[in-house]
Amino acid sequence: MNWDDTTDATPDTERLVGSVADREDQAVEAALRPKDLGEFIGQEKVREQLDLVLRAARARGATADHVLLSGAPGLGKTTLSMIIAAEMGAPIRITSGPAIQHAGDLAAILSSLQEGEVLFLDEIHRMSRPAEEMLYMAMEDYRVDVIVGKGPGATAIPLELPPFTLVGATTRAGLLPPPLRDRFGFTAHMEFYEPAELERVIHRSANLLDVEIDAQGAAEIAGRSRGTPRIANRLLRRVRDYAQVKADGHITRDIAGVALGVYEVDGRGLDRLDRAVLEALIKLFGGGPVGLSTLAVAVGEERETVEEVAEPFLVREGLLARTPRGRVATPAAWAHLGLTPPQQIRGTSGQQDLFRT
Ligand SMILES: Nc1ncnc2c1ncn2[C@@H]1O[C@H](COP(=O)(O)OP(=O)(O)OP(=O)(O)O)[C@@H](O)[C@H]1O
Repeated sequence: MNWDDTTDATPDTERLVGSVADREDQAVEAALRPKDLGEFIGQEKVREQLDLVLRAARARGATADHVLLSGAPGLGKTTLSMIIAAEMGAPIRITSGPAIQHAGDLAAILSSLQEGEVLFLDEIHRMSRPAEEMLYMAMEDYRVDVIVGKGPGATAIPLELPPFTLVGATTRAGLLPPPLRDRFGFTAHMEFYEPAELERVIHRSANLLDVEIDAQGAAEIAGRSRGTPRIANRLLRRVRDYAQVKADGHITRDIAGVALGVYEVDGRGLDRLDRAVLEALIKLFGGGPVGLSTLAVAVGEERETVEEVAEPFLVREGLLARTPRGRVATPAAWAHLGLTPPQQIRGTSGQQDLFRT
């Protein structure tokens, strides 16, 4: 397997509850990845459909159709691509959109693939335009035109490729141009995981890491993992450290709760930044509406950090609403901070007025 490492350090990678892989995640994740579809937890529909696609291809002795996986970071797209290769008995090559800036970069990868190989292209929406156009032909006809020379003297040399399976992954399927989207035979959207599924992920990982954990301990970590297996595994490792240093190594509900309190991850998975945003919104601006820039200044962060790092989870959790007049804390946000919202936010008519979009 080849791995082009293109992971950028973003504000998200510095957070314990960030969903993008940090260096430590990259080092340990290989050991924790499920190896086949049977081991892969949750995503029932995706698993069932993919199982059919792969079985049918195997029965025909053919290369599997191209697969597009969409969903937030850390939900298992890389893991599934490796499972696809394993189920097809094929090798896998891993790269990403930002690593392919020139069509020539892509031609070099495609021309070195073996027959039936799986090419995993992470962040496929971030590929350059010329590379994307080369990919259309490669996906459809297993052929690329390599341009030799420059200007009027340039010539296109056709190059046959062996049949391969492209597995594209994206956090934003809507950003893919339709001609690219249409060339995938199977598209799957990965959802956030239910707490019960994350508990299974945690028990499985604890087993592999040789960590003792009881059912309540796993439930406590699952409830703070923001629907994301990567975060569940990371929180498990931090709780394990605490249990080893401060107790007998066994993880219970109390140990998990206290350990994650030390790391400022609260019962619902919010961290210091998330709570700072809600607190500023409520305590300084009476719950809003307030403009994003003002809110960012109030918490001492960049506008982009508040918008891209903190807000998506707060919106998903129903704690913050984006309205045309600005950001608004919902009644659930007041309750989460142990505060009582004023009457006009609690009352249905006032609430409807605030949240009208
Ligand atoms: N369904 C699952 N069952 C068990 N573990 C899982 C599952 N999905 C993901 N994981 C675990 O979560 C970690 C992150 O998964 P993975 O790297 O596949 O996510 P990803 O969606 O590819 O993220 P990114 O978009 O950042 O590349 C892996 O170590 C894997 O062990």
